[in-house]
Amino acid sequence: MVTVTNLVLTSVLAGLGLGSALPPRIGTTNIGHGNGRATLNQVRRPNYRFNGARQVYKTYLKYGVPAPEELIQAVAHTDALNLAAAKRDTGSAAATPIDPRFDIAYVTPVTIGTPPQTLQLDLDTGSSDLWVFSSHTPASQVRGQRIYAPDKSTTSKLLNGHTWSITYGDGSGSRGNVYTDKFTIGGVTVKSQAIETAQQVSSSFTTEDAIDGLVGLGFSTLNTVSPNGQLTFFDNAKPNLDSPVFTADLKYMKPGTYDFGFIDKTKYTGEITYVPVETDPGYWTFTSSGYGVGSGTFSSSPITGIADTGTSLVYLPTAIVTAYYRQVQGATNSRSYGGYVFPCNSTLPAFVFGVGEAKFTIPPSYMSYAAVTDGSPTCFGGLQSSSGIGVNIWGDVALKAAFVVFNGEEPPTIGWANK
Ligand SMILES: CSc1ccc(CNCCO)cc1
Repeated sequence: MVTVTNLVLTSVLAGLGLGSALPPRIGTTNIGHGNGRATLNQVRRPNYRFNGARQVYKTYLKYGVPAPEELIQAVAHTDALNLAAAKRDTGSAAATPIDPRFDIAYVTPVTIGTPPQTLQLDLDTGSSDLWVFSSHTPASQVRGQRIYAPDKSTTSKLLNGHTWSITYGDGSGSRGNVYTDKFTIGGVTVKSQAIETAQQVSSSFTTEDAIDGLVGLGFSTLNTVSPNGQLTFFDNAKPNLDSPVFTADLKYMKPGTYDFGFIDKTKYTGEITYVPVETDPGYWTFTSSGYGVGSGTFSSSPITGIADTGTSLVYLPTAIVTAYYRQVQGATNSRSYGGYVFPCNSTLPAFVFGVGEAKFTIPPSYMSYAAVTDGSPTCFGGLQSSSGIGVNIWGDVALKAAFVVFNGEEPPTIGWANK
């Protein structure tokens, strides 16, 4: 057995970045008893990542056996993987329906600033502005919402001369000025996120007291901040995420989750079907492979639309919508109620849509969205026509029937799985 002096060994190991062979440093955890005796307590190294190849390498060195080249390569390869993996974030946050009777929207707790201010925001893949009710919002327009007060945060910075203004598909809107501050969702933090503070909100936001603002998760090209557009939370967080993804697991009349940086295999069954995303102009636009009404034949016709967590219903071409409501006793397209309605006690078929070879079924319970007014015997459909909108929208009624992966790799894709 060949012995190698400590000095040579140390220099060889150090040269290979394999750490020192010297005993642990005398630190606060070790005790000198003053009588020539000392106690060395072992300490756990934070973020230590095991490197099996290195253990083998050390054994070769210990017995003075030259290590083969491929072993040295394996040590370096594993170190590189460990280094790359060391800096990754993941997070998970609840998505809770704002109304227990029907899923008009889902809110997620976020914290902003120092000390942290908690708001409940609507994560919206159909837009790309992160805006909040704030100390700048006129009191007459605030009705129970929680607000972000930048002046109460030691880490807020005004983004001088920048403003924003947004109008949504449903006619609601808001506008204001911009700060940057620390922003966290589900344990994933962006140190300097553009926070758009509302100086004006439309009446529908004022009356929606459970929503304190939105987190746009569309592509940053849609951001309305001027003169310089700002990045979304996802674009800012992405470089530090374990994987450049976020997932939506929305549920029917109960809380679901948004996950960032990882794909939770316990949240879906079977395989995830990924399809391409068209990022122009900035929505998660994908093409569905077709649809079916109830147990009827599946029509393999491409349907291009956007995956929009911030829209409650599904909006598809009129031909598909009429094919569906033809199967519903007493259904009409009501001008007064602004869409397809039917007697709440009607028997509804399921609605099936395809993504690639996969099929997703929206159950009848999701397709009866809500009574047109409290206690009315007339119900509003979860499927409506997109003819007046100009884009097909796969909103929450469809999203909550699946586990959806918003994959921010280049090029982006979207994945759908049953659950
Ligand atoms: C008034 S509650 C409300 C919630 C979300 C939004 C944004 N999404 C709509 C279409 O993307 C608008 C209004």
